Amino acid sequence: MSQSFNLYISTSYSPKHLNQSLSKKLGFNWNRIEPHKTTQKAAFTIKASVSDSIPSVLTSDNGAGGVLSSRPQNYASYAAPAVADPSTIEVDAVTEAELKENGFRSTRRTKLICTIGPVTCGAEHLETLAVGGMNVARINMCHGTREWHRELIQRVRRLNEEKGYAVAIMMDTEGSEIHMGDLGGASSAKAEDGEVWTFSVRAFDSPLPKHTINVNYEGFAEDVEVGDELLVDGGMVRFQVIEKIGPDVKCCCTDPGLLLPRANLTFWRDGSLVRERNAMLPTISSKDWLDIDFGIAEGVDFIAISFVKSAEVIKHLKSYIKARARDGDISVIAKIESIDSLKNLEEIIRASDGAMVARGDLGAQIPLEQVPSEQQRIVQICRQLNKPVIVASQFLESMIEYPTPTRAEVADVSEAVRQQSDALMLSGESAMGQYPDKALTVLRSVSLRIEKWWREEKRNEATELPGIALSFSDSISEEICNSAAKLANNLQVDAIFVYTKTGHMASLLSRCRPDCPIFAFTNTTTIRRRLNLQWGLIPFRLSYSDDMESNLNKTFSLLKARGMIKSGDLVIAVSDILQSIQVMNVP
Ligand SMILES: Nc1ncnc2c1ncn2[C@@H]1O[C@H](COP(=O)(O)OP(=O)(O)O)[C@@H](O)[C@H]1O
Ligand SMILES: C=C(OP(=O)(O)O)C(=O)O
Ligand SMILES: [K+]
Ligand SMILES: [Mg+2]
Repeated sequence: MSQSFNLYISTSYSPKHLNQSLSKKLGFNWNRIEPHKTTQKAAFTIKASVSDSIPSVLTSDNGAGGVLSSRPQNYASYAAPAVADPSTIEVDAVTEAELKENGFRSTRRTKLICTIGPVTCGAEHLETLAVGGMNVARINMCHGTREWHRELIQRVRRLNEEKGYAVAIMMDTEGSEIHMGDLGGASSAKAEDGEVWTFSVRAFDSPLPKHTINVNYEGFAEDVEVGDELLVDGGMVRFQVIEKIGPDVKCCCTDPGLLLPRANLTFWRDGSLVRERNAMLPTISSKDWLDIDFGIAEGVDFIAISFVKSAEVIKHLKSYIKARARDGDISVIAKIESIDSLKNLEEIIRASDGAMVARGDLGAQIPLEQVPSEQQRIVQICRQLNKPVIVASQFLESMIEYPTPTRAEVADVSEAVRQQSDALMLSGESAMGQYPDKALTVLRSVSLRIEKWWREEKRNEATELPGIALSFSDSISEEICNSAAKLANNLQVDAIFVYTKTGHMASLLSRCRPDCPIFAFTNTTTIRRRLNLQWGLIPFRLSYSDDMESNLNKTFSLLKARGMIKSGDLVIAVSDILQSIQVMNVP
């Protein structure tokens, strides 16, 4: 076994300063600590650098001004290096400004994903979202053309290259869901109570005949029966099937509402979801495979798979990607949004690189009141298995139309933050809503506030994390990260630094959800972007060597030169080079 566990600590520090109970809490024997020749004098003074400058969610002008941000306006002045210069460190302007202004402890830990659509696809708007805290841009392959998607990916890439951001791109497949057609170009249609509408698999010329909806699934008319309930978008609008005429199904509207293009359709019989031949549709359709090829060619960072039923499809896709993706692989995110995915939850999550609680469709397949407990269960399993988890859909639905969220929406966001999910996602709010930037600011403000509150209340401690390592070497990494996180909390250090080539050590630290932020230094821009989905990680790109001492010195001087750390800050450094933990003050 060539790996060694080096726990470095300063010579000038005397373990006697720590009392027995603390040693016990830290979980290791201080007598075994080897003095390390170069680390600086460790000062175990307890520092409080928590900033108070959390922006508030609501303005005092009765919401007219919408959302307030305490963000400085001149981010553009913080230029970030564009190319991979070995003598520099890459970090985006927003993180840099945030660290300078508010200190380490107040950085946001919860990551934010914005679905990009017609209102946010312009280059300037993408930058506004990046400044507002977008960590990942999502494109939903249900909507838009190939050209639109390609252009969008290029814009995000340009933004990253020119401004130093690490905005990752997530491609979300359409899947074999049953959905309506395009409404003949109309942006929406109103269905009123008692109206009779025709749902048909026939192809129509635009504009569509009055009260007619196209359905994308050929077996539709055969699968439904008279008396079935038809739910649009999980129940936003409801119809009852009254007659079948060949390919046409006549339905009477029982719950009026707005029909949106390509809205999802489910049908129910005697209170249960009808699963006829549609249950046999493949998870990844032939169109999805073409989209996946496109995503691989364009080098997206994440592919989210809709309506996953089993672990097999994820394994199959991962091997497909491995054989084709150029540099490194693409992370596969399993969307949990069907009854089958709940049945096979643990093995699906094990096979995936992350999961999404896709509450939109999930709420159409299980009773709505069951969604919160399933959300909690999925978040918990992901944390235990060390897979990033995204909570998605309808967080700020009312902000599609209004500039302020409802109190209930703020409470929902708070709950997902409190559960310490890795990321929160906006859908319609940022794709086609009237207040995309304000919606993002609400997510940001609520995340900061709830994270700070929860830290101050010391509520984060309880979670037991089972061992997940599959090899002895993995066990070493895992134990090092668990210990480093515990040390960081007990000593109230300012930050954990992790030097990680693959990102694995960074994710293990993130899994511990420590009280301080984790600065993750990695050599490649692709890993840096991928880490941007995970809770508490601030990813930097840095060329580093196998010599930890010189890595640390280089990092300190680069970060100090940019005013991002200062002498005396207490940090814990962890690396997958030496399998080591070092506790030290910034010189
Ligand atoms: N690329 C796009 N082009 C046009 N409209 C889009 C695009 N992406 C999203 N939208 C709009 O934003 C809405 C919300 O996005 P999302 O939740 O991802 O889709 P869906 O409602 O199909 O699940 C969509 O219903 C659609 O109206
Ligand atoms: C995120 C979801 O998937 P989509 O928006 O693709 O329907 C969902 O159903 O909640
Ligand atoms: K989708
Ligand atoms: Mg869905």
